[in-house]
Amino acid sequence: MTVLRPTELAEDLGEELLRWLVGQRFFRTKGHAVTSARTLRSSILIEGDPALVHAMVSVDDGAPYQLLFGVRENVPDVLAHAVIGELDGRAVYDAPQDPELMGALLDLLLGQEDVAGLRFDADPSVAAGTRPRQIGVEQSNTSLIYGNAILKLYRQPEQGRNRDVDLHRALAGNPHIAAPLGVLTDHRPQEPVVLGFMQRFLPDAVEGWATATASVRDLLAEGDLHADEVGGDFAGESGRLGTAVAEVHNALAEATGVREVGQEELAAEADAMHARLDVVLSEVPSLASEEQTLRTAFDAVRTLTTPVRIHQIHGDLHLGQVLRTTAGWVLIDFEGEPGATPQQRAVPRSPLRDVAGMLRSFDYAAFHLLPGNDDPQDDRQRLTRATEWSDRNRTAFCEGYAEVGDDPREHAVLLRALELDKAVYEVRYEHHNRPDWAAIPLAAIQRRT
Ligand SMILES: Nc1ncnc2c1ncn2[C@@H]1O[C@H](COP(=O)(O)OP(=O)(O)O)[C@@H](O)[C@H]1O
Ligand SMILES: O=P(O)(O)O[C@H]1O[C@H](CO)[C@@H](O[C@H]2O[C@H](CO)[C@@H](O)[C@H](O)[C@H]2O)[C@H](O)[C@H]1O
Repeated sequence: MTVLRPTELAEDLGEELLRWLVGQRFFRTKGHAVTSARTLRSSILIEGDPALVHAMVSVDDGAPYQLLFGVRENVPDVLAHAVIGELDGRAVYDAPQDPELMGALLDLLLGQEDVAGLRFDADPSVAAGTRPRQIGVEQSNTSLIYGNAILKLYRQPEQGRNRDVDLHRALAGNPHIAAPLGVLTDHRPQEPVVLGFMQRFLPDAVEGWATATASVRDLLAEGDLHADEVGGDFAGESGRLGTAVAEVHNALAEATGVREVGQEELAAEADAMHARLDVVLSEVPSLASEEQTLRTAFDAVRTLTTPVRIHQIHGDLHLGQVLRTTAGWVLIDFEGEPGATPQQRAVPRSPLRDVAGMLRSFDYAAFHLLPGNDDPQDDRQRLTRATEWSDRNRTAFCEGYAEVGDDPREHAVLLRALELDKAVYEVRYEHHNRPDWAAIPLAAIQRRT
C-alpha cells in the first residue's frame, strides 16, 4: 500500500486521478487521451482525519489545475460519489464536495491565515461558522455558497494578475456587480497567483438566460400572439439590461482609462477575425458556404474612418453572465474572453464587443427552442415568433444602452463584424461541446448575410 505523499499525490493516484479528471466539467483538455499527472506544488492545509490537501497539478505538462483533496479513513455515504482513489488505506476524494472541510476552509479565510504559502483573506462581514453548499449549475470553475458569500475556486488559475478580481475591485461600489469580499492567493510562485475569489452572494438572483428563455417559452406556447402582446414580454428587462451594461462600461472606462484606435489597429482587428475564421473553417466544414460573406463583413472594418473608443470591457458577455436581482441587473465573471491568453484578455477592447456578445445571446435564447433547430423552416409560425422576439429584445437592449452610452446601432459595420466573429467562435464551441446546438450560430450567420 502506498504511503500518502502530498508532493506526489497526483503521481500516486495515477490512472484513478486521470479517469476522474476527464469526467469533470472544469477539465478543458478534452478530445484526446491524457497520459500523465504531475504535482507542481502541494500543501497540507488541514492535518488529521479528514485532512485537506491543496495541489497544483499539471496534466500532460499543460497549465496546472487547482485540486483540493480530502483524505479520510472512513468516507460517509454522502461523499462516496466524490471518491477519486485510495492511498495508504485512506480514501482520497474531491474536497469541495465535503461541507466539513470547506467549512474549515472558511475559518482559514476569516482568520486571515497564512498556511504553507497560501494566503487566506475574507471580509469579516462574511458569516462565520457556515458550512457551504456547492453551486448546482454547470460551470467552468467550482463555487461554494457560504450564507451571504460565494467563493469561486479557479480550476485553472491564471498566472499573474487575475482579471476577475482586478476589475471587480476597480468597480467596487457599482450597483451592477457583486461586491468583492475576499481572495485566496498562492504566494509560492515568483508572482502570486489568485486561487479563489469571494463575493457577496445574491440570494434573490436569477440568471438572465433563465428569465429570457422563460419569456421565449411563453411566446412559443401562445403561438398566435406577438412578442409585445404576451405576459412574459422581456423587452423592458432587455432595455434595463442594456442600460446596466452601458453603466458598467462607463465605470470601467473611467476606472481603467480610454484610448482611441484608428485604421491601422482596426485593420489588425480585421486580420484577427480572419485568422480566427481560418481556424474554425479548418475544423467545421459546414461553415464553408458562409466564408465569403464573413470575409466581406470583416474587411469592411478596414474601411472605417472614425476612431473607435477602447477600454477594459467584460469580455465574455452573454445571458449566462448576468443575474437579475430584485434591485436590478448584475454582471458576473469578469475573467474575459474564453480561450484567450492572459495577455490577450488584458488588452482594452471596443465595448461593442460586449454588446455583440449580448445580441448573440438574445438570438440564442430566441432560437434554441425551435423544433429540430437544424430545420427551422418546418415550423414557420414559431420561426416568425422567435425572430420577432429576437429583434424586439435586441432593439430594446440597444435602446437601453443608448440611454447612458453611445448608441451601438450607430456603429453598424463594426457591430456586425463583431457579432459575426462571435458567431464563428460559437460555431466552433458548439461543434466541440454541444453538436446539437451548432445549427443555432450557423443559422444566425446565414440570416445576417
Ligand atoms: N454573486 C452571486 N450571487 C448569486 N449567484 C451567483 C453569484 N456569482 C455567481 N453566481 C452563480 O454561479 C454561476 C457561476 O458563476 P461564474 O462566476 O460564471 O462561474 P464560472 O466562471 O465557473 O462560470 C452563475 O451562473 C450564477 O448562477
Ligand atoms: O463558460 P462560459 O460562460 O465562459 O461560456 C462558454 O459557454 C457558454 C454556454 O454556457 C457559451 O455561450 C453560448 O451559449 C449560451 C446559451 O447556453 C448563449 O447565451 C451564448 O450567447 C452563447 O455564446 C459561450 O459561447 C462559451 O464561451
